[in-house]
Amino acid sequence: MGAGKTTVGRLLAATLGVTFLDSDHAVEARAGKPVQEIFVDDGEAAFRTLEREAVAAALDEHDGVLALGGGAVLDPATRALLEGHAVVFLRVGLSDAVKRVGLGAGRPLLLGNVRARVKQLLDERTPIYEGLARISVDTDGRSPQDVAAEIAAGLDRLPHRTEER
Ligand SMILES: Nc1ncnc2c1ncn2[C@@H]1O[C@H](COP(=O)(O)OP(=O)(O)O)[C@@H](O)[C@H]1O
Ligand SMILES: O=C(O)C1=C[C@@H](OP(=O)(O)O)[C@@H](O)[C@H](O)C1
Ligand SMILES: [Mg+2]
Repeated sequence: MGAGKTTVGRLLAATLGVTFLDSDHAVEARAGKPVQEIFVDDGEAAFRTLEREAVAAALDEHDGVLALGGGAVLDPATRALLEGHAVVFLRVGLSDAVKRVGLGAGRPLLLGNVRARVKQLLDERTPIYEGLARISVDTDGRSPQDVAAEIAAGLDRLPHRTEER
């Protein structure tokens, strides 16, 4: 959360001339309500089920850039589906992440003490993100445009890019 996946993903898709999809938006379309309302009305487990289905469908049907919600890769089935894809990890430090998410509006997992929650999530998840990524980009103090440009250059250097997409 606050790494810039949604923002940078959209810019990257425009740079590459491909379509953009965000898993949170796909979940919202399925549920007919915002992520925050799904958490409140139905609970996190219901959100994760919708997320797993939305990511699986997107990986099957969508051919452009897919931005994931930060918790999507906690699901082992989702991690397995991502194998062979050009997964990009946007690295963000605690300080920049907290600045970017502000009070955490629209991000239910940050309710309460935003800084403590962001720290906990970064600590728990960073090893998973590092394990999945084919490309890692530091985002602290950098503009989304700069980050998107570095990813585009990194994709160009990946071997067998078209076959493995
Ligand atoms: N590199 C960046 N530098 C500064 N602000 C950023 C950067 N990337 C994203 N942001 C801002 O941070 C907030 C969260 O970005 P978002 O793309 O929603 O992140 P994520 O999808 O990873 O949670 C947005 O307000 C966005 O404009
Ligand atoms: O980290 C998480 O578990 C979540 C991240 C959010 O997406 P972003 O990472 O795009 O903010 C969204 O999927 C939901 O609030 C849960
Ligand atoms: Mg996002």
